[in-house]
Amino acid sequence: MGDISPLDAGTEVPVVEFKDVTVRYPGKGAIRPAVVDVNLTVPKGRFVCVVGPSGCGKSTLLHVCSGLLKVSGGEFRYLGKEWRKLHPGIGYVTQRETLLPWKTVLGNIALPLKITGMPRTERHERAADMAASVGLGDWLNHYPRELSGGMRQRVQLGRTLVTDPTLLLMDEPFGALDAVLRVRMQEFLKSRIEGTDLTTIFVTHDLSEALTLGDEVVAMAGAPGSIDQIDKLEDLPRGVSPVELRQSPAYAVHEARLWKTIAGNLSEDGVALSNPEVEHEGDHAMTAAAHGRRGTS
Ligand SMILES: Nc1ncnc2c1ncn2[C@@H]1O[C@H](COP(=O)(O)OP(=O)(O)OP(=O)(O)O)[C@@H](O)[C@H]1O
Repeated sequence: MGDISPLDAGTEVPVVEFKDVTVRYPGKGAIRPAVVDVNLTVPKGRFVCVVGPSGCGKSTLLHVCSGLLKVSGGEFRYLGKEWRKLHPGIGYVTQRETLLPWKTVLGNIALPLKITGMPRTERHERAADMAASVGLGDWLNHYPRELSGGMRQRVQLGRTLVTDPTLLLMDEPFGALDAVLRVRMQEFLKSRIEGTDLTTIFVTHDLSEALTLGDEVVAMAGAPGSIDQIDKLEDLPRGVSPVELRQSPAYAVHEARLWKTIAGNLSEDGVALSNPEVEHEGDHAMTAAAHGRRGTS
């Protein structure tokens, strides 16, 4: 299983480590595990995109990273430790809009600082700086209803980044945006994160988004899900426009390989193919198929 570890993590403690992880949701309804046999190491500063069909467990991995959900088999470490509570230093952005409509841009971005008890003047200064850095410096006193979808998503991003997270978890954050806005937000996110040591795990259904943003793409498959393939993107040109990136030969190779993996693991309904080989009984459930088909690029 060591062969699927995507990275040379060096001597620094990885931010995230999954080792032979199985996750089973609590409750009687959850008959089979959501994910099995997950191995993944994410070092500091890495941008990892996770793709895969609906139901294969992408969001489940993010819940584990945040500490919301505990593993039922194997081992999960955040910053080198197993934690009993929610993990500190997590920023979580989802597709769902969670801005408070009665608060301004400034008030929304300052909210997490208010919760930590930061004095008003200091939190407003920090929130105003953050608003400027997400391109909303002239919109401090506006309310969410007065903003476009992309601007509202930037407020959400600002509200997350203002806490200076160690690990940024993003679950289809741009899924509700139109195609043009989506590309703009990808460029924006990249420019905001590049050069920092923020570690990011970004779930998306969109392969081009994954290839544009990620240092590597993790493809999940099956239900219960497991990691099917990890594509490192070191050979992609960086610092070029998305259009140039998509015209590069290396991009086409990665896209074709990932597409083949994902399409080969879809049911006719477009969801993850169920994996009959999983042993439902134990928490160390493994899939023979998963072992056979896994690999790194
Ligand atoms: N709260 C829950 N209780 C029980 N089972 C759950 C719960 N949340 C998710 N599951 C199950 O876990 C499996 C993985 O779900 P998850 O949401 O992680 O998949 P996903 O790949 O993120 O899907 P999508 O792309 O549709 O968001 C699915 O079979 C789902 O039904």
